[in-house]
Amino acid sequence: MNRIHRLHQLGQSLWYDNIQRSLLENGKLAQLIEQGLIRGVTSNPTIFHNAIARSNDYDAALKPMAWSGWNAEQIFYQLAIEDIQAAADLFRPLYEESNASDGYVSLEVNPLLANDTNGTITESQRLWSLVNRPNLMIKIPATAAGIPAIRKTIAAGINVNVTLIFSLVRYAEVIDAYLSGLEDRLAQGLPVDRIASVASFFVSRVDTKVDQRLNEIIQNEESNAGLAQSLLGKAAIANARLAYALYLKKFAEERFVVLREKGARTQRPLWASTSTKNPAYRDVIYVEELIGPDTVNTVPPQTLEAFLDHGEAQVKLGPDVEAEKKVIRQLEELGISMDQVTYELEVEGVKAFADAFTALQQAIEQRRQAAVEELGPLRNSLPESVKRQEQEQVVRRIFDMDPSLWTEDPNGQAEIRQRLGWLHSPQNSRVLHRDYQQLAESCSKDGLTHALLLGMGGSSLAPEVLRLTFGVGRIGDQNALDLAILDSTDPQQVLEAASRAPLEQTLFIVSSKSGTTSEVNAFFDYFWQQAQTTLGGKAAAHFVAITDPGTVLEKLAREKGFRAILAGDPQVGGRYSALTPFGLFPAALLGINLDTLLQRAERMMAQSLPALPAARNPGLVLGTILGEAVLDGRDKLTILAEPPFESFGSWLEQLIAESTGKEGKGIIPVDLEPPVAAEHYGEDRLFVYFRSNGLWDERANALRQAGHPVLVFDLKDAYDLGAEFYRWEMATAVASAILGINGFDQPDVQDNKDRTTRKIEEYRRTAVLDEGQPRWENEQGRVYGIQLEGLTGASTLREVVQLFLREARKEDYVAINAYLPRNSQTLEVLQKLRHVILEKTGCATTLGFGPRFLHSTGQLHKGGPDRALFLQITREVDQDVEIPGRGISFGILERAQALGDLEALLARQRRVIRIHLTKASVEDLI
Ligand SMILES: O=C(CO)[C@@H](O)[C@H](O)[C@H](O)[C@H](O)COP(=O)(O)O
Ligand SMILES: O=C[C@H](O)COP(=O)(O)O
Repeated sequence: MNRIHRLHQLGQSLWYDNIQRSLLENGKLAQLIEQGLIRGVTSNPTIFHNAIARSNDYDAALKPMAWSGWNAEQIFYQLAIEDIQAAADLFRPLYEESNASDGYVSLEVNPLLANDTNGTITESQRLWSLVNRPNLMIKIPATAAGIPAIRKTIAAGINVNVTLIFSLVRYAEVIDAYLSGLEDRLAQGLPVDRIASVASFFVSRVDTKVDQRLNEIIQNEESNAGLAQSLLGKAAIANARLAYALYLKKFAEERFVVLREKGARTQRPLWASTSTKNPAYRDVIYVEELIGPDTVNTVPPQTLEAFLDHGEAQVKLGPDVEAEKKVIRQLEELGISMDQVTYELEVEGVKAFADAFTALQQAIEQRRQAAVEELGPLRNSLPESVKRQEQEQVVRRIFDMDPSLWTEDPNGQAEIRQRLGWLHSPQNSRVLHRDYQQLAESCSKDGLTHALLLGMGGSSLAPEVLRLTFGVGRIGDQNALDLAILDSTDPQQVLEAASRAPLEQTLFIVSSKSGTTSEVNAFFDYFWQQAQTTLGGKAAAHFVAITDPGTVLEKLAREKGFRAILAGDPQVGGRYSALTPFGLFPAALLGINLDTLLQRAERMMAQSLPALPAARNPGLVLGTILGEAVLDGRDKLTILAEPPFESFGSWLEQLIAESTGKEGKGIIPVDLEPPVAAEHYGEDRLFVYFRSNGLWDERANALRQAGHPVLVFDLKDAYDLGAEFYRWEMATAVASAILGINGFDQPDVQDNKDRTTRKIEEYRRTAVLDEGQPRWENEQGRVYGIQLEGLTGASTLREVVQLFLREARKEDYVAINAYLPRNSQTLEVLQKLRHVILEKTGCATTLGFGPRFLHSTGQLHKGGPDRALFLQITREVDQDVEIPGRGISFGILERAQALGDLEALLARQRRVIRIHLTKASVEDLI
């Protein structure tokens, strides 16, 4: 039994005089409750000031509310109430178990109402119903105006913690107000048995003030110095013990006996202000000296720790208070009037809380204004739009799976009903994530050191982001598996992936939701053959499939005897599947703690539920901004992501482009664009900045000053990706609804695939790929696609590119679709090309590597707005690789995909050219 348990045995409950969001989120508060160290929580304006204004714990939650036009006070109450509710929920079991004697959390009324009886009554009722927890206590100050408010509030059936009590006279009034409130209830035939109240008697501040006077006497009045010296540090405890005696007396009187028979509880004294202020005194003095039955002591963290370490628990309170009366008498003899002291303390106490409240409002106001600045030109329209989402109950309808939010088409509606499972993925995945972790551990134990994921789009992008953000961690005492991703049919890239995957030590993850994706099938054929050749009968133990139940891939994996088959959630579409096995198993292989990742996602989910106001929902407000920005002409969502989050944009790109890019509408994600000076950007931009260390703060400021909206999302560590996945999925669903788009299908992707299939069939028949007639050619390369004015006069590929760029119109974007190996060399030169294009045309630029982008931005290219120039680049392959059993090579597959892509764009009258590099390199285009 520890010291605090002993204290409790003597009848005193220790409450925690502290609240802070991080304590709620990191499990510290839950732990303190579980260990039986604290039995309640008190908060006050100073505590909230410290919690909110002196930390960044609340900033992320504050932003959407600020963007939605809420003022500082609204924001404060939302944040405070959330904390109070969360704490109350943690204490709920204790509250029930202790038959409602402990487990309370206190929230104080606005201290600026301390002298306003009616204002306090109304505010108490407002807070009580907003928090809506039976184990809440509303704190009301024991001012003259507070006393009648306490009576009324008790009479209304609300638990009250009466705060700021210093004097015995006031304390008697407090007891009377409590008893009167209970009597009022009885008179109305209402029950009194579940009403709880405590009277917070402030302790240490009495010593601070009295000791100051005593010290003046010691200094200036020689004759009284001895007595004054003997009284130092005595007043506060004496005053509190006298209060306890009063409590014993009052609650033994007939008046209370009547109430007790009806089930009423006593109003326990609660010792507040009990941390030691004078370092010369024992640091647990205001706990040790005030122990007795039916009391509470609320202590700040340092006092809790001190008592746990060396506090002595003995009863020190009782009816015999002669010594205490003597202390007060002696103080009076020295001219120190306790009436005066306690009066001053009450006035100062009220002021200190009011000041803290005002300072807190100011701190929130500053952060609110800074957040609003981020919206730039969108700031005025946003509050109305968020209100509209609230009125139209968008979040409720999303959770109710109401497809009419997105489309009237019955087929579309039927599909949407099968595609909203991601809303619950953070919780649903909790059931299975230990299996993924165990499987990862078994792979590691069996000596597998590498993993190669074979997948496209929704099945590969989240794993890639996780790999690049987290790096390779640990599984137990081993290095986790070094995961690589193959999502390209470019033969060079296939070979590079193969060279980085030593077969004896590699786990292959065949990842396809549908189980029919042609690239993935080709990768499997290739690596299965390689594994068979080298590993023979042991090959299957090196393969895991992730696929939805019942797919051909599942069947194949079963037939071949794969090491494991992980089932996807058929209610979740590919691009929304990051928090299902498609993202989570690769994460486990990397040694990522799935519990923590899912916890962050769950926290975001909890903020996204319909019960919360729209303005508090991070995904809803973000989605509203994205949607409204498009309607305002800012459809180029430009992603700035600081290390280590640079790769996050590639996942976002797919989610946003494939969800919104259809029916001639869409948001155009612009990822990893080379930076240029702020004035080069058009008014079609909305920037989002994923901030980790503030490396690009200056850049963000310059953009903001140039009039662009720049939303900032602070990420504290890689695990925040869990939350971001969820936030952006919700935002995308909301933005799609605002744009009137079905965000869950990809109607234009199939066309590309069909055209590719036809090309391959023809190739199999004729051994030739039909590339059509070039519109221009020389020994450097050939040009296909739309007719360009003046093309015949061009003498170099560079000139062809220049001619093509002349087609650019204001607010177009230029998409470079490169069917090239994705490695640092090509990336560098293509980024250079982007830079030149951006400076020359002022248009946003995007870069996609084929065929990877076909599973990402490909839908937007075909289905989105006709505001793009597509520059497709293909090349002659140096070293091709056969796909076993398919009668084609990866090189042919890649080229067929490019041709299918080109045809699909041309069929939609898009402005596209294909530059096929024969002798030339990408450098020659710049
Ligand atoms: O809730 C209560 C009392 O119910 C407490 O939070 C109370 O306000 C605090 O103990 C005091 O404000 C702390 O005062 P001090 O230690 O700063 O003098
Ligand atoms: O985004 C999804 C990709 O198109 C791949 O689909 P899949 O998981 O069915 O292979």
